[in-house]
This record gives sequence, C-alpha cells and structure tokens, in this order.
Amino acid sequence: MEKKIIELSGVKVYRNNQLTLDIEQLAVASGELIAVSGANGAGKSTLLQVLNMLLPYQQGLLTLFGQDVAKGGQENARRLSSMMFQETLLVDGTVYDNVALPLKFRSYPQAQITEQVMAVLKTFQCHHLADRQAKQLSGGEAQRVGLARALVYRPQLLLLDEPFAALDTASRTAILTDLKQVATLNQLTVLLISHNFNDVLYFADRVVVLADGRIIQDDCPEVVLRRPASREVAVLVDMDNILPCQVEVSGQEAIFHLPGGLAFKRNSATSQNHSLYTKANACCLPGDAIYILNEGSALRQLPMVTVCGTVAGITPGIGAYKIRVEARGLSLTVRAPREQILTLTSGSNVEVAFSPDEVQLV
Ligand SMILES: Nc1ncnc2c1ncn2[C@@H]1O[C@H](COP(=O)(O)OP(=O)(O)OP(=O)(O)O)[C@@H](O)[C@H]1O
Repeated sequence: MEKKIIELSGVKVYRNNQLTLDIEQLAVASGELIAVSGANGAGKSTLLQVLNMLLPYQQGLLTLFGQDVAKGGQENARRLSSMMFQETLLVDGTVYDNVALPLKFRSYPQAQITEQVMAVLKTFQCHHLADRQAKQLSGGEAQRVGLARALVYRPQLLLLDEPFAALDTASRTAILTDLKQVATLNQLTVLLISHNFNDVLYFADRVVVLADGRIIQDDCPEVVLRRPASREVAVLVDMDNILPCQVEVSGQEAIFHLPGGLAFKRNSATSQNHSLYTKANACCLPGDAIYILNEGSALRQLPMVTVCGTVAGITPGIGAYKIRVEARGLSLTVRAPREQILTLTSGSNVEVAFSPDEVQLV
C-alpha cells in the first residue's frame, strides 16, 4: 500500500469565528507533487499553516507521516518536513552560513554540515554564491538559496507557499525544473500553493482546488484545465470560452441552448456529472477544441456543431494563435496553429466547429 504522508479528515478551522477551512478528506502519498490552487482568500495559506502546525484546527483528524498530530505526532512531523514562504528571510552572514543553519540547530557534525551544504547548493546551482553575503542576493538567487536551506536536512515533505510568485517566468520554470528533479530522485513529497495555473501544469501531478475553504476539484492538472468542475475553476484556469447555456433534458438526450439560437444535442449519460445537466447555467470549451473548417476538411465528416462567423481579432502566440470569432452574438476564442490562419485577417468569414462531447457544463 502507498505510504500516506498527509491525511486530513473532517478538518475545520475557524478564524474570527468564521469557518475558513473545511476539508472533508485529503490524502497525499509519498513522492506526490501536489499543487493547491484557488482564488485569493480561498484558504490555501490556511491549509498550509495547518499542515505546518503553525495554526490549530478546531475539529477533525490530521495525520502526518502516519501519526495523529494531536496525539504526539508533532515532533516527528517537524523533523521530517520543511516549509518555504513567498519571502525568504535570509539572516546576516554568507549564503553558506544561511544554508548551514538548519544543520547547526540539529547539531550535525561539522564535516557533514560542509558536505551537505555544498551538495545542496550545487543541486540548486548556487554553489558559486557560497561566500556571498546573503542579504545582497537578487530575488531569484535568494529563493534558490532559500530552497537549498529548506532541503539541506533532507526532509521528506516540502510545503511551499507561493515562494516563486515574484520571479520572472524563466526563473520560475528553471527553479521548478530543478525542484521537480530533486523531488523525483529523492521521493520527496511537495505541496505547492500557486494560483499560476501554468506553474501547476508544469510542476504538479495533481491539483487540489479550494474555494471558501473547501475542496471543489481534486484531479490531475490537465483534467482540471480542460474539464473544470465549476465556473469558479474555469475562471481560475483562464478557460478560453465560458458561455451562457441552458440544458433541456429529455430521457437520455440533453439539448444545449446557447445564445443566438445555437442548439445541439448530446447523450446526457456521457461526459459529466448528471446533476449538472439540470443546475448548470453556463458551459465552457477550450479554444483548441474549436476548429476552423476549410473546404473539404475531414472534420466535416464528424458529428460536429458548425457555426459561421467573422474574425474579430488575431493574437499571435507560440504554438497557437488566438483567434476571436464573432458568431451569432457569441464571441468565441479559437486556438489554432499559425499555418492554419495565414490567410485570415480581421473581417474574414470563417466556419468553426466543435464536438458536443468537448463542451463542459459549469
Ligand atoms: N490571521 C488571520 N486572522 C483572521 N483571518 C484570516 C487570517 N489570515 C487569513 N484570514 C482569512 O482566512 C481566509 C483564507 O485566507 P488564506 O490566506 O488562507 O487564503 P489564500 O487562499 O491563501 O489567499 P491568497 O491567495 O490571497 O494568499 C480569508 O478570508 C482571510 O481573510
């Protein structure tokens, strides 16, 4: 059986008499790279503070490394876990001194301190900074040193509260690449708070989405990206098309009604949670699931919904261009490779198509 590093059951946290965190069930296995995402105020930092035992919970069960923290599991959990915040507080002294601190606190012998500090600095590509004054580092260097310090004593669990949010995209990707490699090699469990969904897609095997302190979706990041469980998640992942929609269900058949009289059918037994068919008032569709039809396109043979419209704008991008198509009062965002849009300009008439099965009710 997979070893569980974190288990929460019925955990509730109140702040100022308000229920701020309400986790029915959450289990994280050893070696998992898990992200926690959600809008501002969703409860992400509160969850992390509970896991780091900085904040008490008023109800429920929290087990870390197999031990109930309310029954003596705290000491073991502190020994085996580490945490990093958005601001890395480096103390006066050199980079070496800073990274050596956790080992000095733990009374490691000097030779082992030197060996582990230099090894971890090398892993995070900051060994050349060892003799530099820590307070003179750039933001990116400081976060790399902070990560080295968090991992120098080889914890099994690393909790990250958006520590890389202020870094530029290239530096963030580079640091997440190194961390992912280290984590995979050492079976390190990492829980990363991030509201940057690109980082989540890049780094995590799984993402837990919070809203009002509750888990509203828990799945692999690609599923959350393409099949958000609610409008809130669709907004969080920056879904290309969120469209008003009413659904009429008759037996196994669902008829989707979109603005402009656009309607299509699909089998209501497929694709998603049946309760959404009656309660959803919007649907969403990723831009790469809408295709621009050319004459003779093989897609015309497939059961697709087709709509005629006009190109209202084209935004270049690497991998895919974004094309805004106005069709029957709907504004659709389509993502297509550059070669497919070479003949298009603003004002071009186009026919676009999508499969009803790609439409997600939210
Ligand atoms: N020290 C505190 N005392 C009382 N309430 C707090 C405290 N810190 C946070 N809260 C409240 O708890 C709720 C959750 O906050 P939390 O910081 O966990 O959210 P978050 O998802 O991390 O948000 P953000 O993305 O903005 O950092 C919010 O309503 C917030 O106002």
